[in-house]
Amino acid sequence: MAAQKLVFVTGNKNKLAETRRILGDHFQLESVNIDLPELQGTNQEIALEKCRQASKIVNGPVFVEDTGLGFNALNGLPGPYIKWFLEGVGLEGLNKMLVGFSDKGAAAYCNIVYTTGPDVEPIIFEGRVEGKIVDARGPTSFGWDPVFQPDGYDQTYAEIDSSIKNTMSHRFLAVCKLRAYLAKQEVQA
Ligand SMILES: O=c1nc[nH]c2c1ncn2[C@H]1C[C@H](O)[C@@H](COP(=O)(O)OP(=O)(O)OP(=O)(O)O)O1
Ligand SMILES: [Mg+2]
Repeated sequence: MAAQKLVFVTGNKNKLAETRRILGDHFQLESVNIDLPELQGTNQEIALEKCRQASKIVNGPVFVEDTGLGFNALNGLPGPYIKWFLEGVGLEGLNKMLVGFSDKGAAAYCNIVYTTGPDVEPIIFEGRVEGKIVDARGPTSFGWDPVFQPDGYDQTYAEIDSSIKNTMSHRFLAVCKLRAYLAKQEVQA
């Protein structure tokens, strides 16, 4: 079967690399490098709006994703705003935000939103991994990976080999749902 073409709008090269690896050979992933403006709102609203904007630009089938990291002690914040917190206070600052809380629990999530066109209601696929916030360990090549230790592992995302991260991460879980959905659509087409 020929590779199915898919367009992913993202300004983040690490996301693109992971998503390519998780999706595998059956998909030919094209990327459009735009850092879409992001509204404030719930995790889902932000991701859905990103997709609506992307589909207007691409004018065809497209997906986007919005990734967040929420602290249990802060009722899920920073969540979708983690990018700005990370840029503002750094990895150490993220840890300091939890000083005074015994609960260091956190959840990493990825909301992938797919649509076939600008006038079609987008569909959302969520992947979520529970874990905790720890002092930074491992390479600092991708976002908050060094401070997130998923439950069931004694390594941070940054320390875990990428071949393992890509088979258990929040992104992996979301991409699997997208892939299953697209496979079903292909059979029906
Ligand atoms: O697996 C991950 N492990 C560690 N850090 C991660 C991961 N995935 C995203 N990140 C970072 C990037 C950004 O600081 C924030 C998400 O913000 P988010 O808006 O979704 O990403 P982005 O603006 O970099 O790219 P995009 O153009 O797709 O919106 O968390
Ligand atoms: Mg973004």
